[in-house]
Amino acid sequence: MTGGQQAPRLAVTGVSGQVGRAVLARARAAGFDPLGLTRADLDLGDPDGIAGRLDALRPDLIINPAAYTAVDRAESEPELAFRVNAEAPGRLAQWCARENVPLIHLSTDYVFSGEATRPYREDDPLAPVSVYGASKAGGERRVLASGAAAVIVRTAWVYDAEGRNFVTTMLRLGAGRDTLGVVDDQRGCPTAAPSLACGLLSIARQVWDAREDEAALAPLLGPVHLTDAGETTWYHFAQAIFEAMAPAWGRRPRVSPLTTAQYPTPARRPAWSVLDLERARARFGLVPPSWRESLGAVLASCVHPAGSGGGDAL
Ligand SMILES: NC(=O)C1=CN([C@@H]2O[C@H](COP(=O)(O)OP(=O)(O)OC[C@H]3O[C@@H](n4cnc5c(N)ncnc54)[C@H](OP(=O)(O)O)[C@@H]3O)[C@@H](O)[C@H]2O)C=CC1
Ligand SMILES: Cc1cn([C@H]2C[C@H](O)[C@@H](COP(=O)(O)OP(=O)(O)O[C@H]3O[C@@H](C)C(=O)[C@@H](O)[C@H]3O)O2)c(=O)[nH]c1=O
Ligand SMILES: [Mg+2]
Repeated sequence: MTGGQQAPRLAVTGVSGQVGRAVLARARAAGFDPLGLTRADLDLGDPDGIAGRLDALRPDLIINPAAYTAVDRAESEPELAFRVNAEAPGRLAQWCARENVPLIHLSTDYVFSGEATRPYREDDPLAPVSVYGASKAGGERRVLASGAAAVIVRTAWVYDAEGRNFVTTMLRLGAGRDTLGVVDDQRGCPTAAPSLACGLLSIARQVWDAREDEAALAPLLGPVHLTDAGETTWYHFAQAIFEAMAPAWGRRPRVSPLTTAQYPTPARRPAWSVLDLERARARFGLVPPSWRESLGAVLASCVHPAGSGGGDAL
């Protein structure tokens, strides 16, 4: 490092997941000394063990994307979902408060009911309609109550070229079928893990730089919404995925629009979960790319993976 400054030691949880992996991959370039944590390093299923693990790991700041994210399965495993998504972040945040370690915690559009008719703002009331959403709302409340210097970043509809997400699901289903039905009455904003990761690291840097100046730090803390820009439905998102893949595939699966009632799932999902991005711009100077631009970049990396020499990988 120049100027004798040590890079701050940034712990990133959930690095086998899409957001944790994307953050870890960019952390060094963002000026941090990254410490990627898996479940084996820090098990959120064991809240009592968290403080002891963190005492040993001694991070300077933490980004916490690790979570129980199986929305439908959570309906039948509420206890585990609440332990991982509510109780564990609470303990993590209490440790951060005690040690004066800044925390960037991830949350979701699913904390809202979906009954709004304009983009959700950070201070709108939480009214989750699923166990997953309720468990994440519980995590938010505990993080806020801990007194830690915490930013709660609510994002939505996250995907990447790998991992378990709507895009990889569509690529798998679309490769084997000529038609599929996708819901057209849930509106939100798809968010690529790489663009989200850049935003998270920028937030982490700004919080770190302000850490010793209460007047600069306080206005940065609390909830902030960060997705890619624009809005769509799952149906139109699926259409965009297949449109982008058509040249490589030489075919395009047909997508039919469904109502939520025609595609029953164990968990209810918000009908509207577009998030207002004004606070992210005003507080952190973040101006996310449009979801279509991000989707193009992610799908290009599927067709031409790094190191493939640009050949026809699919
Ligand atoms: N995916 C999405 O669409 C959205 C996600 N979010 C939020 O963003 C964050 C990141 O999500 P994303 O990266 O997509 O999620 P993934 O499902 O891709 O990854 C979840 C990560 O959490 C880890 N994890 C799960 N249970 C535990 C546990 N008991 N102890 C330690 N680690 C655990 C997983 O590890 P392992 O591999 O061992 O299971 C994995 O690394 C989450 O907080 C999520 O709630 C918000 C909005 C949308
Ligand atoms: C696979 C499939 C899904 N669907 C519907 C079901 C659902 O309403 C919608 C999206 O399905 P998924 O299961 O991929 O998405 P889901 O798991 O609900 O995604 C959510 O994950 C959590 C972690 C979040 O925090 C949210 O922001 C959101 O991204 O698409 C179809 O209509 N047809 C299909 O063939
Ligand atoms: Mg899912």
